[in-house]
Amino acid sequence: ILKRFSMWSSRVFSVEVDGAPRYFGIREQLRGEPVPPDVFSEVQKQDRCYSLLVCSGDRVTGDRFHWELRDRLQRQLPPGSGLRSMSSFIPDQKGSLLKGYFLQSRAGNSSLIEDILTDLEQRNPVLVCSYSQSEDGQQWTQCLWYQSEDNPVRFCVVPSETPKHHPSVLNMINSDVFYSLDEACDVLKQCGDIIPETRSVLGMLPSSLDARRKPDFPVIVIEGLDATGKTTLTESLRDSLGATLLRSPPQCLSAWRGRFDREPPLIRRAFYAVGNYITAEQINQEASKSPVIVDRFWHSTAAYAIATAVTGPVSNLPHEGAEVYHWPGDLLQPSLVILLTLDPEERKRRLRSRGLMKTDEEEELDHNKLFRTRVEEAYRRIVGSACIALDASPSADLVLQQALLLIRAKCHL
Ligand SMILES: Nc1nc2c(ncn2[C@@H]2O[C@H](COP(=O)(O)OP(=O)(O)OP(=O)(O)O)[C@@H](O)[C@H]2O)c(=O)[nH]1
Ligand SMILES: Nc1ncnc2c1ncn2[C@@H]1O[C@H](COP(=O)(O)OP(=O)(O)O)[C@@H](O)[C@H]1O
Repeated sequence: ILKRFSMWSSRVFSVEVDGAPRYFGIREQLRGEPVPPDVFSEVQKQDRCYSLLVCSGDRVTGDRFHWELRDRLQRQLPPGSGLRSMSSFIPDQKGSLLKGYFLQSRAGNSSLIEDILTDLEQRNPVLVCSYSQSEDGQQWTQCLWYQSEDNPVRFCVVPSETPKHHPSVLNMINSDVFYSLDEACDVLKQCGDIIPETRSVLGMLPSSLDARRKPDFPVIVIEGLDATGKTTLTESLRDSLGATLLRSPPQCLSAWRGRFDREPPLIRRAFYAVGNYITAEQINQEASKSPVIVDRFWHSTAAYAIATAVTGPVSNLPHEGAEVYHWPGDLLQPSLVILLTLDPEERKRRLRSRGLMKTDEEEELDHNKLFRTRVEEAYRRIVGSACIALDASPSADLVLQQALLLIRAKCHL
């Protein structure tokens, strides 16, 4: 294990507390006064802490195992145990990200937890560590477990300064956000045995895709959070402009969408990415005959993926201009993207007036302000097609008039 992680002591560890990452590091020897990192500050005297990191060589099986492991631990851990998302990484080293969980035993449950972890470690590609504190509670040590050794390796736990980038940024390109059809298809092809539906999804792809073909008629994408009024506006624009109305994911994938919404981000985002490419081909065909209006496209895919992968405040997002915000080179670029913006309270009112929330992400948007502001800011940072924000709070008819003015000005319709 340690050979595979030769730079183990240069790793930073991140534990999610109240929706934001808290960091700590490890050292082979303690230099200076012991200062317990704040992630351990609430740990009681008799509690023990553990970390479980997935280190599978294959990212599809690793991501699915990590995804299923949360429910499994929630079922198996004794009541009252603490379970938090965790990651470990070497700052600024792409591909160094390991995802896992941070566990906290309560009231002497540690032997039960240690049995669960030992069993997990013997059957799965996981790295288990236990954390114990000194008598005075001032110093924590990390002890690396692995079943073959009975003298585990120990490290001193030390505070870590906040890294320049959120750990998820190291792993985002072609894992949370896909920048080519081939990359997205590769992920879905690897799932063929475990998710048979991927073959049907891939079967929907056209034989040839030409991202560089310039559509004859304007292509206008309407973006925005749920209940900002996209459906209402896109249908009115279709009628006012005699346009064709398309959406992403396309209708032909509707039967499988729920199935992929239950998968880990790697597979789910590959599904939505393939959906964008199928929609792009439909746009190409329709835009030779009339203007095309699209309900959600690349902005939704990238914004939700980036805002989900990164936790905590907006400042944790990749900086403006970062590679993650760039439009894929092989994906059709619309003539204009209109981003509907709306006051959160009005959006909630409209959501209630329309009925059920759509996806778990929408639930998350509703009660997690941090997530909502990350989605909104990620939308704004995406470069490629001109994206113009439009206030969606006036009446549906006024919003329609405003949108028509924008389209006429930008697309000469
Ligand atoms: N369309 C789309 N939705 C995504 C994507 N990634 C995640 N989602 C989730 O799916 C939801 C969108 O589902 P839709 O059926 O388009 O919901 P909606 O916001 O009502 O969209 P409209 O009905 O077109 O107004 C988003 O709010 C996200 O929670 C993506 O790449 N494309
Ligand atoms: N400009 C508007 N003013 C007031 N209510 C609106 C407006 N646009 C849409 N609505 C209502 O808000 C709800 C959500 O609109 P919808 O078009 O479904 O949003 P989205 O497609 O973005 O989820 C619907 O009940 C719709 O009738």
